[in-house]
Amino acid sequence: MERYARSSAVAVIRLRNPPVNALSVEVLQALEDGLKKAEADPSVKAIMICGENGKFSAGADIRGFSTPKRHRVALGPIVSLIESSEKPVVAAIEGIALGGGLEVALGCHYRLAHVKAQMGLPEVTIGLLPGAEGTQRLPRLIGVPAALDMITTGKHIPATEALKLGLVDEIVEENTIEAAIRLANKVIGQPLGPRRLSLKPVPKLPNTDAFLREALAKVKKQARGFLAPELCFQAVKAATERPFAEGVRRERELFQRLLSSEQARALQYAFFAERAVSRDHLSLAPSPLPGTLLSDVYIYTGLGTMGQGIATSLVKAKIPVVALEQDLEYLNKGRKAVMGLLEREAMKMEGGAQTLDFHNPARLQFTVDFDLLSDVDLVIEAVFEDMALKKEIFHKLSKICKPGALLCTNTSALNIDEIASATSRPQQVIGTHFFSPAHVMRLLEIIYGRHTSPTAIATAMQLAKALKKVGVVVGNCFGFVGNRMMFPYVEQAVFLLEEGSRPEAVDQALEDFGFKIGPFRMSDLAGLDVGWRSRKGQGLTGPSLPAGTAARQRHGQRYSPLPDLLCERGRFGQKTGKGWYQYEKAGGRTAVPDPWLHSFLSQYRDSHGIKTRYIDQEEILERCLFSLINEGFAILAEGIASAPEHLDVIYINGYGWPKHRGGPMFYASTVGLPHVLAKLQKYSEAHPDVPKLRPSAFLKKLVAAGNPPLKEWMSYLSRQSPKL
Ligand SMILES: CCCCCCCCCCCCC[C@H](O)CC(=O)SCCNC(=O)CCNC(=O)[C@H](O)C(C)(C)COP(=O)(O)OP(=O)(O)OC[C@H]1O[C@@H](n2cnc3c(N)ncnc32)[C@H](O)[C@@H]1OP(=O)(O)O
Ligand SMILES: NC(=O)c1ccc[n+]([C@@H]2O[C@H](COP(=O)([O-])OP(=O)(O)OC[C@H]3O[C@@H](n4cnc5c(N)ncnc54)[C@H](O)[C@@H]3O)[C@@H](O)[C@H]2O)c1
Repeated sequence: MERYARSSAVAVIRLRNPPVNALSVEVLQALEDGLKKAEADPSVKAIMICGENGKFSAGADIRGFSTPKRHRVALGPIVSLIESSEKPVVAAIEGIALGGGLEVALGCHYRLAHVKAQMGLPEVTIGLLPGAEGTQRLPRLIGVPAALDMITTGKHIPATEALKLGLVDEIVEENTIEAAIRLANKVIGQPLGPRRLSLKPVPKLPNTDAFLREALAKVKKQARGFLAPELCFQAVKAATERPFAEGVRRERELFQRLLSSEQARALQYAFFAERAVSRDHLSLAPSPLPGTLLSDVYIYTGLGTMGQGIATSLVKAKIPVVALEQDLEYLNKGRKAVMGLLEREAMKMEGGAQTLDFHNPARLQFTVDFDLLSDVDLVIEAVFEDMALKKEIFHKLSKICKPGALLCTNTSALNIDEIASATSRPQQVIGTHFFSPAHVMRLLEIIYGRHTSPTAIATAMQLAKALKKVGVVVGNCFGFVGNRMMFPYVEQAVFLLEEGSRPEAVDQALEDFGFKIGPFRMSDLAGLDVGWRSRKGQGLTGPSLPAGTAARQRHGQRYSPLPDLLCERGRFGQKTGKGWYQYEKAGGRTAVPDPWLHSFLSQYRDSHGIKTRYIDQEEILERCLFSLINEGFAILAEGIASAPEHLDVIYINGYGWPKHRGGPMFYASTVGLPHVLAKLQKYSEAHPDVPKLRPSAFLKKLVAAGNPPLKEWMSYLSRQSPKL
């Protein structure tokens, strides 16, 4: 506790725990001590709580949830202590007030926020619920619908919205602390009863039951096996049904259930994994970084599906863009699409189109003139996935671009070294693999080649940060990390169809597991022709396939021609209205099981002498997921990625892996490596011609070492890439 000024009647309690003033056991103890001291001091007439360094608090220290001493201090009773104070307590909210931080503010009698502050109860995103009486106070303050929305989604809201909701009493543009002191002085002596949220009734709705029924249905639909949102709902519901103290008891019960859940552990692991992955590689940055990423001009080539999203993403980050296409027809098509995307993005933002200023040619220009690239600092190439074309473009870029310019390729699988070989500056060539839609998806897979410099890697990481994406640095191999792990997963999905399953059964199993979309619906969405072109390029199908090649064998391994057969029949997925499913029309979105496909599969099995069998959900999950995980172990052993956390961050942010399962490698650690190994051995014996089911040597080594925790896996490998 300190005084604002020597003779001030306002005691100041400052939450201090850099960088985000997380509420550790020590901070909580200090808060309690400060409150008691202020309460006991007759010269103190009011109290102001604020945070150090312009941040109120990011809430409870998440690391504390997994430490044994966690039960010694509780935040709820401290919030109650604040509220029951006989002296007015004012929260001065700067920067952030999240989770337990906001709950502390809810205990205060008055809340004043800086206009740029953000508030929220994001506990649900780490598998928890607000456990310091927030689920009981917030509905009393802002009503059930708004409270339910904040608590079940975990979204952060800006101060302006908080003011509209009644979450804060006042917002200020200048010095928040001084304004809070003024407010504290003003309210000295005023009655506190009406300011104590625990004493207020929950505002009534015209039809609470119907509202809650609908809200629960919505929460359940979105949660897909994720427990926290539903328990958040139950806690808020308790506020509508019970007196405050009983509601708090219910909140505590539900909080404890979540605290000990595997899902909370997975989400908290994912929270720290994401931050560690970004930190690792940013530390490679030389000081100062080359270029000032936000003010220099960036350009990219190709305004197709990916280029459109990449351009949108750059403009949104206020990075000037020059967009190049091969001819005017493509350029005009691309321009129209980008403008449409930007209009839509601007509508979601405060300030709209003016904020993005994308009609300004200094921010975004379109051209077919390659020479305009001579002065740019960074190029992102996103032309067709064709090695000859990429090499031709990189050769040209190498000649035209200024010496320091970084040359990035958005290839999804091709060899970075081969692309770099077409330039005179391979140290400045790097893969920046965006995910579709590029202005939405958070992942940026950053692939370094043999000659890529640490500066280039650090700059690409900086770019990811500027675009508010998660950059993950990986080594160069076919498909890199994400797609390479995806190949065996998709391969198993198709093999399962050959053996007797249906697309809808496979998709259902994986969607029930928590994937946003199953492999067949995904394939229909992305277009079956994309993979077909790639397989033709690899000589696996099409005219370059040697005559007499067995239909279901390539290079001595099992191969399924099913996707090729669909493409030969013009079934490219949503774009043609038919693929693994049928759609209402070409470009339709609603996948409906297709009787034609079912009978096609039967005929296919008959013609290849395959006996149809029933395949249960367990087998679908094990074969798809464990083959993907197995590839992950091979990737780690080869030094393509530096830790299992990197693979998990890639899968959560780029492939729709359910975050509450922590990513594929974390998931493997939770089911146990011996179990994964035993299943792979079983399936590999049943399918000896499928190499991707053969357990990786690294997995076997870890099992032999006694199934060590994920954090220790990498210590069982001797070789690590010098660049990771
Ligand atoms: C209370 C004592 C502990 C044990 C007692 C258990 C008994 C039960 C008590 C029940 C009480 C329940 C209280 C409450 O309801 C529960 C909670 O409050 S849970 C926490 C809720 N808060 C969040 O989820 C916020 C998470 N953080 C963020 O969203 C972001 O970090 C940010 C705050 C918006 C800042 O974003 P950025 O500026 O981008 O910065 P970084 O994300 O890179 O973060 C910087 C740095 O800070 C670390 N960090 C951030 N938040 C926390 C946190 N809440 N606890 C611990 N550490 C945090 C982050 O990891 C970074 O560090 P690095 O990983 O890089 O070392
Ligand atoms: N589509 C995806 O989901 C996805 C995801 C990640 C990565 N990628 C990769 O991104 C790249 C682009 O894929 P896409 O799906 O956007 O392709 P696309 O076919 O939609 O677009 C490619 C664009 O490149 C343009 N182009 C071709 N030659 C050019 C040249 N010489 N100069 C300038 N522009 C030229 C074409 O006109 C076209 O607009 C590929 O390497 C692909 O593998 C695609």
